[in-house]
Amino acid sequence: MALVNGCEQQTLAITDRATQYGDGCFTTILVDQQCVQLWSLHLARLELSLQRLAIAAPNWQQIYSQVAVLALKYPNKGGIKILISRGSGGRGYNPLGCHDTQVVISDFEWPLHYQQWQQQGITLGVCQQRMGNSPMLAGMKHLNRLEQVLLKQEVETAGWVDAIALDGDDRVIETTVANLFWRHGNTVYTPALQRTGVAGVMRQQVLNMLDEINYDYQVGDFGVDAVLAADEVFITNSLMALVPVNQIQTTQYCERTMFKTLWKRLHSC
Ligand SMILES: C=C(O[C@@H]1C=C(C(=O)O)C=C[C@H]1N)C(=O)O
Ligand SMILES: Cc1ncc(COP(=O)(O)O)c(C=O)c1O
Repeated sequence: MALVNGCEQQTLAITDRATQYGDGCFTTILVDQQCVQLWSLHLARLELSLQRLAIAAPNWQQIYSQVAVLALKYPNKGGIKILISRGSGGRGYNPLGCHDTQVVISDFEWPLHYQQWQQQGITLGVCQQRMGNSPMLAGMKHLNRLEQVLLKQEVETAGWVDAIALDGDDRVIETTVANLFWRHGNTVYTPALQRTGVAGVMRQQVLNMLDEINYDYQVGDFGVDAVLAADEVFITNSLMALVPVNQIQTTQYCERTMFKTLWKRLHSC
């Protein structure tokens, strides 16, 4: 089911700038037992993205009400996607004069394979393709997802379930659908995302939890060797929450102490 500006419909105008230019952003929300998870973090990223893109904000109270009603469909786990477009207007790339914000809210079944990933862990590949750096867009979950589409093709061709993506300077960034964390000794690491990548809601929740337990972490620039030298690795996104990584190339990871600590904390609050 999809709501466009609160009305049930399945179409957008062909002139919509989301279709024309990817002119907008989105977020993907986990629903658990009819409850919207991490709403404040999703809202904060949407607000920041619309501010950076200079897209007029919608009525957030109305948006949340629509999301909360859709969430009632899921007594167990489900997903809700909010896509916000600048709408139709402007002249070519120039958005000047376009004040037609469109909000598309849709729901979907939770990917059941994530439960197996959470319990058994996964193996990650390492993509050959390299992500471009775009500081103007870095961190946003904007609608320009062609890099992820091409990376996903590489993952499928290689027969991986997911893979690490690097930028043109061989900095580790994230996977095709998730952020990346690893622990080496008593420090947790995650890539800085000021050049490219999605600043995930679950990534922020993990950083918040590490602050709460006063655990040392570093957000910075790292090569794949740093990940291969880790004691444990896990990936995060709003739908899968946390998934442990068992192996990357020939390197195997047996420890899950930080994963277990964060998993317990995430599911206790
Ligand atoms: C691609 C979407 O969302 C991304 C994909 C996932 C997923 O496959 O688990 C979760 C959140 C986003 N990283 C989408 O169309 O919602
Ligand atoms: C490329 C990419 N990186 C990271 C994430 C994690 O973001 P979140 O934690 O908001 O789901 C996603 C999911 O939206 C993604 O598509």
